[in-house]
Amino acid sequence: LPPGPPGIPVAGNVLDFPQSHYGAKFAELAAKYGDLVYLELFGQPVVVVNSHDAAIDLLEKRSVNYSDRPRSVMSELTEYDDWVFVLMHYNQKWRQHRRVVVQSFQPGDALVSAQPIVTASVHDLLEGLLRTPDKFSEHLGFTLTKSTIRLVYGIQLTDPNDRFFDMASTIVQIGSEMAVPGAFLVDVIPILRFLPSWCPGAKFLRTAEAWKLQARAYRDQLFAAGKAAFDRGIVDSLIGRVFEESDNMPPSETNTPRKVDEMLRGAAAAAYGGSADTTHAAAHVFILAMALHKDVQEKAQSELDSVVGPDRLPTFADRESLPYITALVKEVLRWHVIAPIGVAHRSVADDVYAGYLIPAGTLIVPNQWAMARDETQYPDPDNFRPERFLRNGKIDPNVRDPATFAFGFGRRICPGLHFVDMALFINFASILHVFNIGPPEDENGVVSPLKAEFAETSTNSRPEAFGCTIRPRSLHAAQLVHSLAEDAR
Ligand code: HEM
Repeated sequence: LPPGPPGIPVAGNVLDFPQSHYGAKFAELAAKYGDLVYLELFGQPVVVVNSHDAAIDLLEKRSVNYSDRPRSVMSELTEYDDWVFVLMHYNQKWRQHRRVVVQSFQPGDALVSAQPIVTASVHDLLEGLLRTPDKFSEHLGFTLTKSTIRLVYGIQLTDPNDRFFDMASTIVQIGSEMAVPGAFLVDVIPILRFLPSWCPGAKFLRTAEAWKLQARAYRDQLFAAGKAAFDRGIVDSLIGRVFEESDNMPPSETNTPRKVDEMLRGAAAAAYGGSADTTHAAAHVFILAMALHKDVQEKAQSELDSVVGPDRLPTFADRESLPYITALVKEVLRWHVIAPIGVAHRSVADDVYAGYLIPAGTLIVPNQWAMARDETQYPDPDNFRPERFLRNGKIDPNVRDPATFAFGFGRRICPGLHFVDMALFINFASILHVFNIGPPEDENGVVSPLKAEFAETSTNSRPEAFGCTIRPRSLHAAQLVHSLAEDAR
């Protein structure tokens, strides 16, 4: 077995398993034991993979063996394992769900047709930031959700109080609470699931039932609204594409309207849920980094000024000419990885790697936090420096792209990664073209110090709530946003 701390009888390495800041704490174990660290939790083998090379070797090159997900009794009780394909086992059902999401989020026609939708919501964001800059977090959340719900369901969100707005976050929140290691004893001692629900100690059964009903209701309401949008003629959505495709296919056992509905209900909710908190967190990382690094902001703005000029906003057509903004997107994803320990994979058969046995059924935890801090790739890794990705004014292909680890690995890699790249690009470019972002100020204009602090769970990490100033760069820039908003009305 790979080396690791010795552990205690029965419970194994429960005391070595971090309760927070998983990436950093696993990196400390890696400094002592090496790239692969072996832990056991009540007999469950876990291998933490701390280097990019080992993650690629196992999760990509040997993906046939490493693409399953761990079993979780809580996700069975809430039925998440049945419709949230992030948690599904590696099987035919997972393949079907994943295929429809990939189809709508891969580079090509689907994402090209998404460009005007994403651009329009960014213009609304700019107007929101002009009106109430202190509500930047709400504006960012609304803008990103508005794009995804339109792309997935064809639903047009107009109001942050819309009941659909928070549904994705709630579905994700339930998933994250279930995923906290050790939060539910039933995941360690599965037989507890057979306790009667009134029994003391069986609160988890009542919690699971409530979560199941709530998540299922949201999933179904979103799907019904998406179907209604399709019936009104919105076909360029994820569900619209699948309905059209299945209408054009000969009837078969897997293509009955009931089966298509059943699959789409889950796949669409998984895509909407997968994008909600992650993209919002990445946008916060960007605002925080800009408030802390005026020099980076000025370099980005000088690129925007020379390529885009003062009389229009950036578009996707500018992308090739904006390498610094592209580097900025990469640095945001690297400087603070949103999923520090990714999502665990599970091996299906015994394997030998680098001379070590990795037993069948091992949980493989990729330490993406450590990969982002690999000093051979990213010298001075705590520093926010987009220049690290540039050489002679172009993106340097020799520097590892953070997209090769920040979105996971192999057959399970995040299907939203290309969408994230395009959405972050246009958001960052547009915000910096119009606004200056700075540290917070009190009512007398005195600058308060701003620190980069992050809240981390086992599934994601984001900046702690922070304040900042967001002001238009010029009257002309503000007028540009107002006139676009007028045109849109
Ligand atoms: C900054 C934004 C995002 C980050 C950092 C992120 C990160 C991740 C990671 C680390 C995984 C696990 C991959 C693995 O198991 O190795 C994942 C899976 C997934 N992501 Fe994302 N994601 C983001 C945005 C999105 C978006 C926009 C979508 C919408 C399509 C999405 C949908 C999913 C789904 C459905 C899965 C499950 C894939 C599977 O199990 O086959 N994510 N994501």
